Amino acid sequence: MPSLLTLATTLAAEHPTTVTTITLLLTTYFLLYRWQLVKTHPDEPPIVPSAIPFVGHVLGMAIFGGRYVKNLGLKQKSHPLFTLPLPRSRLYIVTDPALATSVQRAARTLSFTPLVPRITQRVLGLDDATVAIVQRDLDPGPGMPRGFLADVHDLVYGALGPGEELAGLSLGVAEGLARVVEGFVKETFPSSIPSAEEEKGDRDPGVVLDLMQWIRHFVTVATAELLYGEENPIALDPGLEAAFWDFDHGLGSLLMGVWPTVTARRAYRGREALVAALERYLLEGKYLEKEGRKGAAGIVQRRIEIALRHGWTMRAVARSELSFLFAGIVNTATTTFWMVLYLFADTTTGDDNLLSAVRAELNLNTIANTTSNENTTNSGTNTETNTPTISLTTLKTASPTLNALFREALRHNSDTYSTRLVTESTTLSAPSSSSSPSSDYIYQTQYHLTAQSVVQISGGTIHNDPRIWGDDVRAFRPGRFLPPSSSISGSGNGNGNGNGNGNGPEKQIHPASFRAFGGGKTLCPGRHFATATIQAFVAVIAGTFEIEGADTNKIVVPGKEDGVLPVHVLEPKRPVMVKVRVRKGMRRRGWGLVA
Ligand code: HEM
Repeated sequence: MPSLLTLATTLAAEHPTTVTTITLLLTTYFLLYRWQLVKTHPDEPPIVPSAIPFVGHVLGMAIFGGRYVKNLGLKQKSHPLFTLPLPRSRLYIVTDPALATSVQRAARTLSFTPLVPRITQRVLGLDDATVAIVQRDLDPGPGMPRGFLADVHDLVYGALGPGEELAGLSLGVAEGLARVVEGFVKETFPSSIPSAEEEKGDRDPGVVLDLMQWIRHFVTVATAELLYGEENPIALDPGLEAAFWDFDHGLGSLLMGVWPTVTARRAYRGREALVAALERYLLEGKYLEKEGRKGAAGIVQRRIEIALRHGWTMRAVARSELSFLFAGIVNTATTTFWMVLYLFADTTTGDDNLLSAVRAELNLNTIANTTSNENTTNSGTNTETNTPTISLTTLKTASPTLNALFREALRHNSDTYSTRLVTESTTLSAPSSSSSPSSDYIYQTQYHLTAQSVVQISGGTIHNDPRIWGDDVRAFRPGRFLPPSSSISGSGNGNGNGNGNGNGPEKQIHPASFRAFGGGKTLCPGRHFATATIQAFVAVIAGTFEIEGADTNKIVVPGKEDGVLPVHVLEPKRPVMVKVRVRKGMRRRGWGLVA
């Protein structure tokens, strides 16, 4: 058998060009591979190389979406912060909640705002003149001139923070949702009581529908009306609802910004249709209160005023308001979908059953068992009108199961990133070992983050790390957010923050481990509003309907689609078809909502 050397010599003699080319390619590859491992600073976080130097990680993200970095993070067990070398840049990935807090605290030099102008230009289609306005005075210090973003940030965080305005908005949207549900029942089941044929064996025949589409429709209509008034563009042209979801589904492609008219055609068209309608709405002054018309919510009116004061055109304001409508609807709809799905898919029996627990905690059983002609002193019923009522305060305080379901639905289905630009090179110190979730981590004394790189806190990795949540991290277990005394299986450690499986050692979860609302300066301002809205809506659905699988009675929960850019709560991999029936006694009883 010829030796390798003999083979190489023969090949070189017979095919000199081929051999020279292969040698050059291999040498270039080797040099590039080594080059990607060169740190920009001795304290830069450990580098995770790619088999295809510099572009491999970009390709991975483009092909596998959010799942790529999530899984990379889960594999780097000893590195709580690591570097991905990119063409002419670095991406730092944080997978440790303690270091995530350090990133959030370094807000002066690790900031999201410098990224906003370009992101919004791509996603919303802002023109250059408006982007120039957005770029002014982005991150002002005290006493410095404030730009558009700083003014809007103050407004939104103020209006949606705890207080009277938030209470009014939450009640308003909950009432709106209850109204659309009532409208659906009246329209779908015209008779006030099921006919004898319909009620074979005490069972309403029900209607088959796609659970996600159904819930989305309610949230879209009610939120658009609350925020933009009765004459909002979607109310005037219901066809725009489909355009809205087309825009949502192509957001990742719009963000990539590569020929959006071709690569994100439907999203682009949907966006432009909505922008045109919003522009008309603004130019016709439909957002203003006038002659019996309520107009848009105060927060929206003030957003518009700020944009106009900073010199925005109405066309550009329409684009900005599309982003607010999007923030108000998309995550709320998808989270409600998951909660309703898990509630009705739970097949456990007895006290362990999620639906039974929620109905018991909110008194929803008693309400459905009384007929509309009966008067009742049930605490959830207005005795004068005999309308069952749901109190937003009670939802917050008296239904631990609903709260746990909400948090677990978000932990399980949110792979969100918190992204920051390194505006000046920044050094982060290693956190104390007591605040670290795992002794596997090997911390550097300090981490140097190079200017003009990007840092991302990987929520998907943190939400799926068994060292934080326990070995059952992949399972859907609301019990991890309940005290151990609860009857729901898998109840946690008593601090209600969700560490685990009820049988492990008691351990506090780091507060930054729950990433669904982001954190630090960009922590979602809508979180209180969303919590109230979603919980009220789920209570209305649990009180009004029985839901089962369309084909078999059992609902099968599909996996989540994590191969996309996780710009919002993940959607299911396939549609869930269900059969919806109205609960006995609930055909003609709407819901009263109280604060
Ligand atoms: C379950 C529902 C919701 C979830 C999971 C959610 C999640 C998030 C996340 C992850 C961010 C980015 C945080 C970061 O980068 O660190 C965000 C930002 C934001 N959210 Fe929400 N959100 C929800 C509902 C809402 C609602 C109902 C509104 C408004 C009515 C809203 C308004 C906003 C706004 C305006 C921002 C941008 C904040 C800024 O950086 O200036 N969100 N949200």
